[in-house]
Amino acid sequence: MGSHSLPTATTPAGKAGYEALLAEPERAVVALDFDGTLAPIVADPEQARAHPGAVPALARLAPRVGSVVVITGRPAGVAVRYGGFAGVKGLEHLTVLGHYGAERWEAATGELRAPADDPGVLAVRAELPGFLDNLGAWRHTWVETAHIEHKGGRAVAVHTRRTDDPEAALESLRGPLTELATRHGLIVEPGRMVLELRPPGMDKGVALADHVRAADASAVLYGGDDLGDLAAFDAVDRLRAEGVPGVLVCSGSSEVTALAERADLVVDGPAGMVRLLESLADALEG
Ligand SMILES: O=P(O)(O)OC[C@H]1O[C@H](O[C@H]2O[C@H](CO)[C@@H](O)[C@H](O)[C@H]2O)[C@H](O)[C@@H](O)[C@@H]1O
Repeated sequence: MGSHSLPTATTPAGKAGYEALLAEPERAVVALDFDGTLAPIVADPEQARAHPGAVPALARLAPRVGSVVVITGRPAGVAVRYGGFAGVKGLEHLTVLGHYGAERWEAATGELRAPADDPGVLAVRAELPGFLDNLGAWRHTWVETAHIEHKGGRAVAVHTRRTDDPEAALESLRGPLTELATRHGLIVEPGRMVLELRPPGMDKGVALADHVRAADASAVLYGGDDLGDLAAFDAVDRLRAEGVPGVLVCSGSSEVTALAERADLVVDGPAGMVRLLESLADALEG
């Protein structure tokens, strides 16, 4: 196979995390976000697919660590499909936690566990098209090209990437969508040119910490690119304080800088993340 050298962690905590992972890989958790981390960002959310090197790298790495888990804002089944994660040799024990941890898919059984539809989300789904239409002042400008992504009965997302001015569109929608979400008992989850309306009570930090504790892990590596990944970064900080070393990896982009500021290392988007996963596999095979 390849012989990539492991990208260096720039912080003492990150170096300690790497050391712990390499010392006892069979008790390490490798946790990764999907969009922007394993899958390059594309204009149409339905066209997102895992980087071509992602599944091969994960399939080499997974048998050598305690567990690999994908934690995503996508419905778990969508991430499995777009990722190409099902039925892959080496990924027999992959876990995909969807909807920020509310859903769980296990490769070992193919079983998907999902909570019931949320009544607030169903109400917002029905109201949203008219709600956007009624934002009168913006009509005929970008609202008409804002894209609604229906994410089952657990979330709905409004994307602005394909509007003329994605950032201005996002900012203008933030207030009205927050009001709509609050009225239906939901929260707004901001992301890269997207505002998602979803139920409160679960985030990637809770999902990651639960997974790490259930696995009785001795080290954790988390890779993410977006604001929704900050909760997982917080969880790694808390785990470190409890004595579980961790590595925080940012899949870098010009759209979100908050993760790079806190990461132990920054890689160059999904291609860089694939190189990191390959180099970890190399190190553990060697
Ligand atoms: O937690 P993640 O796996 O990172 O999912 C977060 C959101 O990702 C998707 O949107 C992002 O990727 C799209 C495809 O590349 C892109 O067009 C969009 O601008 C990004 O925000 C997804 O569509 C959302 O449902 C996820 O919540």
